[in-house]
Amino acid sequence: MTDDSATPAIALDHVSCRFISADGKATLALQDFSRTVERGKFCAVVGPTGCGKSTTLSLITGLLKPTTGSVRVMGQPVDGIDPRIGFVFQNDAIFPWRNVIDNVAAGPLFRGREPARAKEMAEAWVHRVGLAGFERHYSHQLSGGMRKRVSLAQTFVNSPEILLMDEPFSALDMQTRTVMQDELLQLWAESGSSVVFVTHDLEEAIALADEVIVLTARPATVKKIYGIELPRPRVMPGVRYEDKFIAYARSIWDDLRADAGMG
Ligand SMILES: Nc1ncnc2c1ncn2[C@@H]1O[C@H](COP(=O)(O)OP(=O)(O)OP(=O)(O)O)[C@@H](O)[C@H]1O
Repeated sequence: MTDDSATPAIALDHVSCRFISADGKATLALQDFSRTVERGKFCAVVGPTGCGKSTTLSLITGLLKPTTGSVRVMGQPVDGIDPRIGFVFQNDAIFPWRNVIDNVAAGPLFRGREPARAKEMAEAWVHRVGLAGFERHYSHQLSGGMRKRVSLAQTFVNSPEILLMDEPFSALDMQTRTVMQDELLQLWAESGSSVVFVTHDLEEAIALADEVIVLTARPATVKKIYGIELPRPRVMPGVRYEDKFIAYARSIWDDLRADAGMG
């Protein structure tokens, strides 16, 4: 395995992905898709509904294999589930029969940590995400925002080098969502991980990312890439009122509108 820090965290090279349904119908989700994500970068992906955003994440995780082209993680071809990759999806992956600590400790245990050490790590992360006092609570006793905090602790406790997020905050109310975005930026800044963050919310994409990749309608190709030159640390929601932010939002919205046939 290469340790060359110049190697991109993720590299998709001329990737296409075709699905064949049970009735023999073919759907081309991605076509000639090429993009790299540099190490430590926060990359957001936006695009019309159904264009292939989640498919892109599945290719990086190894859940799907490209029909043509190659997908590499840290310079190596993707081959099955990679323990260096962490995920946060829209739906929480919290076991309802386990309390908060045991949910967070599950990852380190699975990775071979001693039970006492796994619990210690879980406790530290539960505190870190602001859930001190809720260690023995179960999923149904937590709010949506608290469950999302558990998801972040479950992910970051494993020190992922790559973090894939698929609309992680879309089910939250606006206020909780803003708080969670702030929280995520702080965790990411401390972790040094590379992030691919899929969202329908282009303002969320601009507020969080170093780079916003705008995809075309299906089959998805890269339509445009925006380097987001807003200083860090960024604080929500203030960053959204900056002139530069508004200019990015206007431009990306125009790109998306053209592809959604509204232009
Ligand atoms: N396993 C599958 N079998 C057949 N078709 C699939 C499969 N997975 C995805 N697709 C199709 O591929 C296309 C891209 O799906 P994908 O979920 O990647 O889009 P998306 O951009 O994430 O969508 P959304 O914005 O609605 O979340 C869609 O037309 C979808 O129906």
